[in-house]
Amino acid sequence: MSEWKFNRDAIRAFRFVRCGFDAATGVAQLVYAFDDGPEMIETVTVPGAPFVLDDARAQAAERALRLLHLIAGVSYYKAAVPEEIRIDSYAIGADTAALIELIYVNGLGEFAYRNGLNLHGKIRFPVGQEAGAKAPALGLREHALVAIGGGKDSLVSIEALRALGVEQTVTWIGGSQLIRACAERTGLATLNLGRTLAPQLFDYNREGAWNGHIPVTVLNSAIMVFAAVLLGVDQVVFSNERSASYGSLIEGTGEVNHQWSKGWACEQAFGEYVQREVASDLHYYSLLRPLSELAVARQFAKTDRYDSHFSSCNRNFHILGERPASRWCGVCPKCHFVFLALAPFMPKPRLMGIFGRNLLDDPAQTGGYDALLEFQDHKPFECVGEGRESRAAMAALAERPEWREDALVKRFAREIRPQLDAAELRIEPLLAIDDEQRIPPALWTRLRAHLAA
Ligand SMILES: CC(=O)N[C@H]1[C@@H](OP(=O)(O)OP(=O)(O)OC[C@H]2O[C@@H](n3ccc(=O)[nH]c3=O)[C@H](O)[C@@H]2O)O[C@H](CO)[C@@H](O)[C@@H]1O[C@H](C)C(=O)N[C@@H](C)C(=O)N[C@@H](CCC(=O)O)C(=O)O
Ligand SMILES: Nc1ncnc2c1ncn2[C@@H]1O[C@H](COP(=O)(O)OP(=O)(O)OP(=O)(O)O)[C@@H](O)[C@H]1O
Repeated sequence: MSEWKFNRDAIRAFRFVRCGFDAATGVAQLVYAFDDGPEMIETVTVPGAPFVLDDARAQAAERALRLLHLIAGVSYYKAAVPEEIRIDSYAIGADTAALIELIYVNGLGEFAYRNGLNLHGKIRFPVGQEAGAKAPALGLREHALVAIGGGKDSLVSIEALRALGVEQTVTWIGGSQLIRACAERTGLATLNLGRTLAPQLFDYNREGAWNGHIPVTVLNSAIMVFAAVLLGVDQVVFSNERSASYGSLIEGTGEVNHQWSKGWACEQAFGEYVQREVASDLHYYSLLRPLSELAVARQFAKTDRYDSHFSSCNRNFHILGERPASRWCGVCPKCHFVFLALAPFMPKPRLMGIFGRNLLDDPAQTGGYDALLEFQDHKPFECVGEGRESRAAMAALAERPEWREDALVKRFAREIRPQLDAAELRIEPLLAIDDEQRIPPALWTRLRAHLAA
């Protein structure tokens, strides 16, 4: 048989071939293929094997594994975005298909925009008779797997849960040494979940596959939900703030959200599905949903415990390629935004100590900050706060003697602020704690009081 060759535009179908879990080793296999091509196998490893599961937990683990199989397929589907989607080894109902199509169409929003593809109405999952009853309660023990990403957001959650006495395991996926260092710095229990992508994907990328951004947060969430079932714990906690629900407004296209799967719509759809279809007592939520990016930055500034460990710069988190020389590249939108968001809430020398330089006194960063401010440009496709948050933070610095002479702050005061409504530039309204969240009620009451302190 002639060897199958990846030819992006000739591929007709994307196949979910099968998924399986070996309880003796803790290794899950997620298997995909294009047409009759080679199997692409992604693995996820959960430490703590061998797992001995009663029937109810084993069935819930199977449901969580299938959910993961369906969501993680996005990495491979995107390489060719073929017309047909096939599920070879199990059937899904309309509820499951609707969730996965929501995640694919919205989570690939930036991918489609940048590649000039229209995925609306194109992504259709086959619906059949889904086996298994609705999710029972599993009697999961009260304990939170708290996702850590190495940046400020999850560290704010971890410290808030510590202050509230919530039992937690700091959890991350992949091999990032930066995340490991942050996790160990917490002094709490840690859990590192393994993940290896199918190697063919990197080859296909070199051979002309479509490529771009994927909804990695809901993918990480599905991995942690699977782990929570295996470990018998009742909470999976992420740290996605309110601002993540708002995308970039693109002329002639509308809103494109780089971080859709960090947004409220995804948290609700995924969290409700998990309780309906995986385990009714398994709670998935973002602890920071009620907060804006500026409110998160203000909370983060309250402790310097992680100043020498954390980074929000995504250049630290590539699977392939070199590790960056510094934790902060200083030229990407996340570096620009985190520097600006922290500046109003911590002494300037401390911030300069974290970044090693003053990004706001570097004229070369003008374009980057204009995009953050939505001045003559749209918000960058990155996990950054809303434009109004950046504008309010810059306006606050323009009133500070230690900041107002810096190049970009002075430019904002002279050229941009005069064109803005002063009422829109106040920080206080942006620090308000919202009520849109799905945090367990007893915890939410205590957290609200803690955040208001
Ligand atoms: C770290 C990063 O930004 N990676 C994006 C980058 O990938 P790159 O090619 O530079 O290198 P690698 O990260 O090593 O990935 C190699 C290829 O592997 C594919 N891939 C990787 C992980 C995965 O889960 N699925 C995959 O398909 C992909 O084809 C890579 O090229 O550029 C890629 C193409 O634009 C992005 O797909 C990579 O994005 C990662 C999946 C990633 O982890 N990105 C996060 C930093 C991220 O974007 N977080 C968002 C949350 C978005 C959300 O809605 O959840 C955020 O912080 O806002
Ligand atoms: N490798 C990972 N494993 C598990 N969870 C992760 C991983 N990377 C990010 N996350 C989680 O996904 C969510 C979004 O990631 P994000 O990078 O925005 O958060 P962060 O790193 O905590 O903060 P920052 O926005 O400052 O980078 C957070 O809850 C984060 O903990």
